[in-house]
Amino acid sequence: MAGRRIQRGRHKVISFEEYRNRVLQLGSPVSTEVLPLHAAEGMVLAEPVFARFAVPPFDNSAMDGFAVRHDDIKNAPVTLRVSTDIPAGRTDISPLEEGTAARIMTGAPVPPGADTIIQVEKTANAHENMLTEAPDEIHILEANAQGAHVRFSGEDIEPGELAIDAGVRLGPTQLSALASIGHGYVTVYRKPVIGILSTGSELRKPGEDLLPGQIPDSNSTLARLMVRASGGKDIVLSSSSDDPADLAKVLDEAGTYLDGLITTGGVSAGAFDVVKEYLTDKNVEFLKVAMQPGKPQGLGTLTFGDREVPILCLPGNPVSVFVSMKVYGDALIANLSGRKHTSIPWQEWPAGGSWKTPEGRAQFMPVVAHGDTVIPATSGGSKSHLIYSMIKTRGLAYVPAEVEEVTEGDPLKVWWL
Ligand SMILES: Nc1nc2c(c(=O)[nH]1)N[C@H]1C(S)=C(S)[C@@H](COP(=O)(O)OP(=O)(O)OC[C@H]3O[C@@H](n4cnc5c(N)ncnc54)[C@H](O)[C@@H]3O)O[C@H]1N2
Ligand code: MOO
Repeated sequence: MAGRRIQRGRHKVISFEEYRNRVLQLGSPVSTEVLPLHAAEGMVLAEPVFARFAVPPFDNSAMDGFAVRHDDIKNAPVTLRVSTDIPAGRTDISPLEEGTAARIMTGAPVPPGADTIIQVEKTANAHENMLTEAPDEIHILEANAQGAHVRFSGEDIEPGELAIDAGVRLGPTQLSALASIGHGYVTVYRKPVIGILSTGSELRKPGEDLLPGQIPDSNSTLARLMVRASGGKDIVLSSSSDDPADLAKVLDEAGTYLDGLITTGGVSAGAFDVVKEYLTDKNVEFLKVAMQPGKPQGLGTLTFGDREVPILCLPGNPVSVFVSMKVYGDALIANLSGRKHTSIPWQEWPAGGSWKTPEGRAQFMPVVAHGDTVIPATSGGSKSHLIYSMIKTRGLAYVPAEVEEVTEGDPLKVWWL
C-alpha cells in the first residue's frame, strides 16, 4: 500500500508503512568488535565470512562398516579380506588394496581407491565385525550402489565460497556453521545499548503495592525483553514522573552512554503528556499513525554534546507497546545493530470469524490459529490495555486501514510470533 499523509488536527496522520519506512531510516550501525563464536550469539555479522575449509573437509563414511571398490562387490554376495582398520580421526590413510575392504567408522576418511561403503548390517555375522579387533575377512551379503554412504568433500560448501554475508544475525546454527568452516572468531556489531524509559506518575515497580489510581509498570519489562530479543542491550532508566524536569535529568545522564532510546507513555493528547511536552522542541516529531493499537508515536534524534541518539516514543498502553516494539522498536534495533533483514514475515491466513475494525486505521489484531484459520486471541480483540491477555496471543493479523470489517474467510496477513 502506498504511504498516505493526511493532515488532521494538530498532528500529521501517516500510514503504518510510511512510518515504518521512516523508522528504518533512523540511526546507523554502532561500532564493531571481534568475539569468539560463543560470545557472538544474537549479534550481527559486520563483514562477509568466507569458508576456509570445505564441508565435509574430506570424503568420509556415513556408516560404520567397510569401505570397498564398487567393482569388487557389485556381484555380491562376495567375501573380501579386510586389509586395514580406519577409526574416525586417523590421518595416515593409504590407498585401498584392490580386492580388499577397509573397516571404517562413521566420520572416518574414505581411503583413496574406495568409492562405496557397505554398512556392517549388510555383512554376515555383523555383530562379530565390530569388535575391537577388525575381522580378517568379511562376507558381504548384498551390494550397495556406487558411492553409497560416502559423504563427499565440499558437498555442503567449498573453500573460498561466501558462507554468511554481513548484516546477518548470528544464532546457534550460523555460529556452528562458522566453526565448521574454520573460524573461531567473528567481527560483529556490538549490541546497541537501548535505554527504556517508562513515564507516568501512576507507575509503581513490579511487585509493589498500589494506592488507588496507581498501576504496576509492566511496559519496562515488556520493552526491555523485546529489546533483548531484537539484539539490543537493554538498560531500564529509572522511571520518570510526569514532571519535565525529572525527565530532563534522567535523559541528560543517560545520553552520555546510550545508542538508542525508547520511551513509553506520555505521547497522546493529555494535559500531563510529559514526553511530548519536553521533546517536541528537541528534534522529536510526534504524529499519529493510522493504526490500532499504537496510534500516537514519536521519533527523532536527540543530541547530547557530540552524541546523536535516535529515539522512539511509544504510546503508554501496554498492547500498543507490544505491537510498536514488534513493528518499530525491532526496526530501530536492526539499524543500530547492522541487521539488514527487516521485512516482516507475513503469511496469508483466512479469517475464522468476523469483526469490526477501527475506521481509517490499520488494525493489528492479536490472533491464534483455529484449524486452518485465525481468530482473535481474546474476546477483547485489539484493545490496547489488555496486557494480561497478550499471553494468549500467537500472532498479529494485519487488517489494512481501508477495511472496516473483517468477514469470515477474508484473507489476512499474519505475523506468527
Ligand atoms: N483525547 C485523546 N486521548 C487519547 C488519544 C487521542 O487520540 N486523543 N489516544 C489514545 C491512544 S490510542 C493511546 S495509545 C493512548 C496513549 O497515551 P499515552 O502515550 O499518552 O500514554 P499514557 O497516557 O501515559 O498511558 C496510557 C495508558 O497506558 C498505561 N500505562 C502507561 N505506562 C504504563 C506502563 N509503564 N506500564 C503499564 N501501563 C502503562 C496508563 O496507565 C494508561 O492507562 O492515549 C489515548 N488517549
Ligand atoms: O492506538 Mo492506542 O495505541 O489504541 O491504544
